[in-house]
Amino acid sequence: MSADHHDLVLTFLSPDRPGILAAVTACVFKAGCDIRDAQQFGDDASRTFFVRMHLSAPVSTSESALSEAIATVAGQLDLRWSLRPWQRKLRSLILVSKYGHCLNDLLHRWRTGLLHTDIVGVVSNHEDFRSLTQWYGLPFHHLPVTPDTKAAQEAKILELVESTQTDLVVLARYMQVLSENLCRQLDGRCINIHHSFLPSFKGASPYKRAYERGVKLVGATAHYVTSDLDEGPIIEQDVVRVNHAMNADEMTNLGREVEARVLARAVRWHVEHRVILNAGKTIVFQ
Ligand SMILES: Nc1nc2c(c(=O)[nH]1)N[C@@H](CN(C=O)c1ccc(C(=O)N[C@@H](CCC(=O)O)C(=O)O)cc1)CN2
Repeated sequence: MSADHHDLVLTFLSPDRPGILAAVTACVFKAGCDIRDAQQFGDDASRTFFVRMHLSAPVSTSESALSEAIATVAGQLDLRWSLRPWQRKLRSLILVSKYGHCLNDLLHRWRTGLLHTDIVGVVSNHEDFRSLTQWYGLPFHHLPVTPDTKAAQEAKILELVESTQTDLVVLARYMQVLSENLCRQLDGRCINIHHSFLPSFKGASPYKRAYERGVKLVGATAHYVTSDLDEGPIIEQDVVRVNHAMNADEMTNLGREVEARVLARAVRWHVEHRVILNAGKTIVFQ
């Protein structure tokens, strides 16, 4: 971004037919914009066309003026679109329980400028990561929970999401199943890291069960959270080789490295507006 230009990300989807990209590029060109990066995908199954464009606009072309121009074309082409100024970072709230490897990784990437987001705080049902969070100069919210206090605790989480204007909730090994109501409130803006290569080993203790099964690969899956446990749209996955000589703890230690990098990639892609939901799955313009 230069002093006389500002960057924006345009994403849109539409019924798939020829001429959409030509019309939109002509529109942004007429508005004085330069296309820094563009990616597109036509989904035959849903006959839908998906696009992400990184635009550089002169300061003389305001966000609202560009929005107006795109809205005209969008009306003609039946586009569902969104235009986001790059420097308006999404605000992220991280939830964690007892395992801190994903939280630690996210905080380090954020502090070193590798994550294009503003972290507004950390929430936990345990006290373990108060000092780490405060070391990074971030608010720590201890919200303990039991089956009897779940609704009240979730109400406090929602209050925090609203009061901090959180755009994205990250479950960085937060080991509580979110209620249907909370999932609905956070639909499409809550990412979880599951410590297995889904759909294998859903639910609890995936590494112990992987060890007992004698697998040769273990992995992790980052997905959007839905009320169906471990069933949300997958954003990113990765694996690591294991072998007969490893016990469940060794597999767990290897798996945690995979969890941290998979969650960090998924969060980065989400906050850079690279992920579009499509029929229970995702399109990721990496
Ligand atoms: N609605 C959803 N909530 C959560 C999901 C999800 O996919 N949908 N993912 C989990 C994370 N997770 C697996 O990735 C997971 C976490 C916890 C449990 C579980 O059974 N928890 C017990 C309590 C355990 C405890 O207190 O230590 C429970 O909630 O009763 C299963 C899977 C995050 N939430």
